[in-house]
Order: sequence, then structure tokens, then C-alpha cells
Amino acid sequence: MIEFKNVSKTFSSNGQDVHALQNIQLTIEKGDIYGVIGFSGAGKSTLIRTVNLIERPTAGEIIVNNENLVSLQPRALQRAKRNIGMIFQHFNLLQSKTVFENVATPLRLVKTKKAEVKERVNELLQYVGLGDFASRYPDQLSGGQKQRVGIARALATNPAVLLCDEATSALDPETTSSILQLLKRINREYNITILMITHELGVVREICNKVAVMESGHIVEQGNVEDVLARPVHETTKKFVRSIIPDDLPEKVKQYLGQKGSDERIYKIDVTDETEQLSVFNDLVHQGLHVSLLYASMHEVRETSFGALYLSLKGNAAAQETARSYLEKHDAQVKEVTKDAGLVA
Ligand SMILES: Nc1ncnc2c1ncn2[C@@H]1O[C@H](COP(=O)(O)OP(=O)(O)OP(=O)(O)O)[C@@H](O)[C@H]1O
Repeated sequence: MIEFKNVSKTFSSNGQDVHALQNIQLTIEKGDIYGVIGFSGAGKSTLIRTVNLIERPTAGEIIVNNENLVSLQPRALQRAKRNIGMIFQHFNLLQSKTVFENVATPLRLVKTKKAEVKERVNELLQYVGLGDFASRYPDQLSGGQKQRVGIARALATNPAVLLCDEATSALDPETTSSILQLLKRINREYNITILMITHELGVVREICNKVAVMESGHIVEQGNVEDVLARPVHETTKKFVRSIIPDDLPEKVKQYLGQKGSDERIYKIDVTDETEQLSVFNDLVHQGLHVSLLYASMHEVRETSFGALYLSLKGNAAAQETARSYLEKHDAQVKEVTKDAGLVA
């Protein structure tokens, strides 16, 4: 649906080259809600702006619907761009025009008949929940309502792709959530492919099925949201994941460490849907250990659960050694938790 093939973009700034995108390879399938996340300066805005050639890449191909936009002549490019809607962090509405006229603008640009414009705009305003707001002006709307107008305008020409440039960054959490739910509905009901950039992993977690992590113009990690959240590999991804799923030692476990007995060891076990958690308990008990669950934290992302269990194992030295080698061999990720060093691999 959207494919970046070896896309690079270099800006010249004060005689210096800035490599904003470096050899980007990314495929967004039809129907995806694809999130691109990165810290400030990573290249996200440049990336999303290359999709409709607001920013022309220095090298590479941008394939949308089997057409390489970079090689299209102006008229064909204009036609192809109608298939790509975009919404912005600061909404970019025309302040001097009513809500109705803002949404009608893209239709008027392609010379749509008056009656058709009226019907389409009213239908879109109903869809985004602004049926009664047609004659208002942007400065009479809340941030969330402005973004709904932006969404209606982006959908006016029936695009197959919607680009979202930090579309919820200027909104409070509740409004953010309602806009994200609207985007999810649009994706589902109109089968529109969505590419969004954001610096908030919470946004990705709420609606995306795929995510790519950017740093210094590169994509450093990509995959299904649930896999990337459960098993982040790159340090930048880990930082983002920690922003929504802290991995500090829980206070309860810290306190317990201070009073644990000499025949007792504490383990942290990372669990995913595939981990056979119950058999771990069972097997440890059969090895002659007294097992207690000190703390558990589980998260659910797109119907996949993952998290961590903190177990205390009590038993003699031989049983402890058997348990340790059993846990190391088990497919779960296991770390012993100690008083001095915290977590030990
Ligand atoms: N027009 C430009 N001229 C020169 N350098 C630019 C231009 N646009 C972007 N850059 C540089 O390209 C790099 C990537 O910028 P970009 O805006 O794409 O990052 P970003 O991840 O979107 O950051 P933010 O979240 O702060 O918007 C930065 O180093 C930026 O300074």
C-alpha cells in the first residue's frame, strides 16, 4: 500500500548537510494503522511529509497504490495526492471560513458539483460528530472539535491513505482518546490505511497494529505492536516502553528483599502468552521448593498479555540449584533479584 524504498532526505542547513532520513525501508500494508515513534529530531515529520511529497526525498522511491510518486509528472502526481489525506497537530484550518467551508475546500478544488459538496460535507460532519457545527468558525471550537473538522476535511475526497502528523499532541488525554477511537473507526469502516507519527507510545499502544521506531534518520526497530512492547530490543525502544510500562523493582519486592531468609531466593520471570506460567509453578514445587508469588504485573496489548512475576523460592541449597538450572532452561526470561545488585541476569 505504502512502501518506502531506500528513501533518504538530506537538508542543507548553513552549509552543513543534515541527514534527516537515511535509507528508509518500510512497508505499510492496506488496512494497517502504522505508528512511527521517535524522540525529537529523529526524522518522523520528514518521513511522513515524504509520503505526499510535501518533502521530496533526495533518493529512493515512495510507492503508494503501486505508483512511485517520485517519478510522476505534475498532473498525475496531483491526482495521486487526492488519494492521500492528512491531519496535523495544529489542525491547519482556515480561520476565516466556516466549518462547512473548511471541509468543502478540497471538494471545490476538484470542481465537485454544489449539491454533491453539500451532501458530502453534511455526511462527513455527521460522521465526525459535528452535525450541528457547520456554520461555526474554527475559533468557536475546542481542540478536539477542530481536529474532527481536520479529519472530515481529510476524508472529503475519499482517500485510501490518511497521514496523521502528531494529530493528538495538542489535546488533553480524554480528547486524545476520543480522536484515536474515531481514527480507529475510520480505519475499520472505510478501510483507510493510517500512517501516524507520534512521540507518545501510549498513542501507538491504543490504536496501532504496527510500529516503527526512528532514531537519527534510521528505523531502528519495527514490528507488531504487541511484540515490540513485550520484547523491545533497541535501547531507544526500551526507553519508550519504560515510559508506559515501568520496569523498576516494585516497592513490595524491595521491602521483601530486606527480610528474606537465608534459604530463600527471589526471581523475576518475564511472561508472555507463550510462557507456560502454571507449569513453572508446578515444576518448582515438585523440585521440593516452597514457592510463593510476591508480585505480578500484567499488561494487555491487542489481546496479547505480557508482564512479570516475582517469585520467592524457599528450599535447601541442592533444590535451589536444581531450580536455577530449570529456570535458566525454561523459555521464560528469568533473573534473580538480589538485595545488593537488584536484578542479576
Ligand atoms: N527544512 C529543514 N532544513 C534543515 N534541516 C531540517 C529541516 N527539516 C528538518 N530538518 C532536520 O532534520 C532532522 C529531522 O527532523 P524532523 O522534524 O523530521 O524530526 P522529528 O522526529 O519530526 O522531530 P520533532 O518530533 O521535534 O518534530 C532534524 O535534525 C531537523 O533539524
